[in-house]
Amino acid sequence: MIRAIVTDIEGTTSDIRFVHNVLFPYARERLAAFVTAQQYAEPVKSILDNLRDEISEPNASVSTLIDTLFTFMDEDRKSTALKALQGIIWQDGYVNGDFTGHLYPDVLPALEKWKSQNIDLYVYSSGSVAAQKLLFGYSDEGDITHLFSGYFDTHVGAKREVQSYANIAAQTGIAPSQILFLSDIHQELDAAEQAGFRTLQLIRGDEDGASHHHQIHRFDEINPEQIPS
Ligand SMILES: CSCCC(=O)C(=O)COP(=O)(O)O
Ligand SMILES: [Mg+2]
Repeated sequence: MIRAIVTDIEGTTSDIRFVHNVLFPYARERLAAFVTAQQYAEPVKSILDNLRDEISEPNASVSTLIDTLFTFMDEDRKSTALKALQGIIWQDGYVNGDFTGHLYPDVLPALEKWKSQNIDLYVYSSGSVAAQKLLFGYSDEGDITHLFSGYFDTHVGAKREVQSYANIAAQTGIAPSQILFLSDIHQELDAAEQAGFRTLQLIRGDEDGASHHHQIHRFDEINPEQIPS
């Protein structure tokens, strides 16, 4: 029996093009000025210290850190510090109505149906928890954050590491075998599966021939009572 569903965002609930063509450029254009202006104020001051820890350069200047952040953006590095800064910068874009969080049309009806079936819903993304709440709080379909029981980001670990899913299961108090993880990336699903989760792969774009996970194209193909093994 599935008691909880944990969903990825990019490529799963939301179009990868929204993240890469709207969110990432918005943050990139503002990041240097934002970090320079906010470097002595919290939370940016602590985030920059966390970035110094990430790169093992305790004395790195702000200029070096900004260069590092641009390299990380070029590499799409899932750095916890970069993700925290992006999430703060995106807030203005959502609040000012520059964009809304993309949701595939099949997502909201399915989430509402599963919630009505007493299945707890969680999010796990490399984007910060604050960024996740913004995307679902200012989504194409309005504020849908009431549907989620919790949010997880890289503070529980990276998405391709088995321990991250063990941490999520421990924090929800639900056995891994009763949690279904939805993602478009088979390496993330591999890690979840090794932690004992059930898995389904969303194929929103290109096929993935290297995956052994059951593949679907839309959330309305998912019946939590009949998850293929
Ligand atoms: C919270 S929306 C932005 C997502 C993001 O920053 C990202 O890097 C995508 O990560 P995901 O784990 O959702 O593939
Ligand atoms: Mg994804």
